[in-house]
Amino acid sequence: MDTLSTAWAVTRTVAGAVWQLVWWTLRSWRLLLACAVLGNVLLILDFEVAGHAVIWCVPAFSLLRALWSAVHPMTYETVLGGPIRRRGWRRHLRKQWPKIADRCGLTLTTDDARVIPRLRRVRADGNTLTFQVRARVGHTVDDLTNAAEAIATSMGAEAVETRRLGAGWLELSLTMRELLHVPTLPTIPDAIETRAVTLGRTADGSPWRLNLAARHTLVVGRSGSGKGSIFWGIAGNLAPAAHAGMARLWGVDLKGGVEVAVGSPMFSHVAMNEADAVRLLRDLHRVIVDRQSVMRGLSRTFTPTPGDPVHVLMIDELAVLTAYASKDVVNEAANLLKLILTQGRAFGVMVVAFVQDPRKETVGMRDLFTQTIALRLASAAETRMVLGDGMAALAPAHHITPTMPGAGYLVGDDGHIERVRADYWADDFIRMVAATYPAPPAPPVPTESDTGSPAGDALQAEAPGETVGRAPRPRPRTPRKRSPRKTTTAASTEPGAEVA
Ligand SMILES: Nc1ncnc2c1ncn2[C@@H]1O[C@H](COP(=O)(O)OP(=O)(O)OP(=O)(O)O)[C@@H](O)[C@H]1O
Repeated sequence: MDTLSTAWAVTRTVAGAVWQLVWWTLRSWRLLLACAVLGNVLLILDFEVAGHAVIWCVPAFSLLRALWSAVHPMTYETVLGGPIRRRGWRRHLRKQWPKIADRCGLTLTTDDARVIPRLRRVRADGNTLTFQVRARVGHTVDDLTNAAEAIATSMGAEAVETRRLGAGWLELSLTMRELLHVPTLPTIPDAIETRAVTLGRTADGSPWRLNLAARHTLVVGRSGSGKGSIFWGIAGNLAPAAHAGMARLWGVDLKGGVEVAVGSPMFSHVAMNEADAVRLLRDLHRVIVDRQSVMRGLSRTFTPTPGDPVHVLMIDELAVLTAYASKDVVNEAANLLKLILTQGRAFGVMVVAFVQDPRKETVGMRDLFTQTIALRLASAAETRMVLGDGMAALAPAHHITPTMPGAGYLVGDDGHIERVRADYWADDFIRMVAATYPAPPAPPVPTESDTGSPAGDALQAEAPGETVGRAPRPRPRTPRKRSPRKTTTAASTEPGAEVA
C-alpha cells in the first residue's frame, strides 16, 4: 500500500512538472517566437553557440522552474514562483484595467471621450493584489464598491475587500490565492492577554488578532460553521490570564452545557439551565454596579490587575436565552443583558455571544454588540440581517463553503472588514488547556446590599443605558380606580374637553 501511494505521489509530481514545463514555455509564445527568429539568424551568421543558446533559452528556463518547483516547492515559491506570479498580477491589472472597468460598468461616456476610473498604487504582497481606484465625475465611491465583486471576478480573485479612503478614492484588496482552505491548529497559549487574542489567520496569511478590550462580540453562523473554534479560541487564549487572576470567564450554555462542559475548569462561573443563567447575569450586573461606585470620579477607563480582572461573559446559543426560553426568563435575561451590554464596556466587562439563527426576533439586541463575526450563513438576506444593509457584497458570508468551517468575516467596530479563519480547537486540546490553566476559586460576587443594585424584575422597568445605581424596588401594584367612561370626539383630546 505504501509503495503504491509513493508511486502515485511520484507520478503526480512528474506529471505536474511536465505540464508546467509545457505551459510556461508556450505561455510566453511571443518571446519564444522572437528567440527562434533571432537564434536562427545567429545560426545563419555562423554564431552556432549563441544561436542555440537563444533558441533554447525559454524552454531551458521553464525546465529549471519546473524542476525546482517539483523538488523544493517552498524555496521555489519564495525565491522565484511568488515574485513572478505577483508581477504577472500587476501587469495584467494595469494592461486590462480599461477593459475591466468598461465591462464592470464604470465607463462614463462624454461628448468627446470615454473616461474610466483612475488606477494607482498597484501593489502585490503575498497572495494579495491591492490597488486604489478614483471615482470620476458622475460616479461615487459606492459605485466603485458595488463593482468590486465584478472586478475581483474578472481578475480571477478568490475574494475582495474594500476600504474607503475618502475624497473619491477606494482601495481594493483582491485575494488572488486562497490560503484559508487548509485548517490549522492552535498552539498552547502561554501569554497573559486580556485586550486581544490570536484566533487564527487572516486572508493574507497573517495572524488574526481579535480585539476584545471594551468591545462586545457577536458571532453568527449556521450549525457546523465552526462557532466552537471561536468560542474556545477566545476562552482558551484568555485561560492563562484567568489562571493569573487578570481575567474571569463566565459561561452560559443552555444547550445542555455540551459546549462549555469540555473546558469548564477555565470558567469561574457556569450556567447550564435557565434559572442559573439569569442568576449569573444578575451577578455579573452587580459586578458592574460595584465597579461603577468604585470608579465614579476616579477613572473612566478600567485597567485590570491581579484580583481585579476583566470579566468576559461567553454565551453559547444566545437565542435560547433571548427567544426560546420561558417568557419570564426571556424578559429578565434580555433586560439584564441589555444593561450589561450598554454599561459593561467601560468597566471591564465584555460579552461574546454566539448565535445560529440570525432572525430579527432572536437577537433583538444586535446593535449593542460592537463587532460581529459572520461565519457561514444561509443566504444574502441573512448576511444583511447580521451585518447590515449593503454588506452582502462586501462580506459575503453566505458564499463561504461548508468545507471551510471556522472561516468568516469580521466586521470591526470601525467598520473595517477582514476575511479570517479560526484555528480548530479539538476537544482533547481544550481539556488539556483547561487542565493547564484552571480558573482560581472565584471570590464572592458583590451582593445586592453591597451594591444597591436592583435585581431580577426590578431591572425590567429600566431602560438600557441608564445608570443602575440605587433604583428603588418596584412597589406592589394596586388596582387603579376607574371612573365611568365618557364619550369623547376626536377633536376633544384635551383634558376637560368632554362632550355629553
Ligand atoms: N476552525 C476549524 N477548522 C477546521 N475544521 C473545523 C473548524 N471549526 C470546526 N471545524 C469542524 O467543523 C465541525 C463543526 O464545528 P462546530 O461544532 O464548531 O460548529 P458549530 O457552528 O458550533 O455548530 P453547532 O452550532 O451545531 O454547535 C467540527 O466538528 C470540526 O470537525
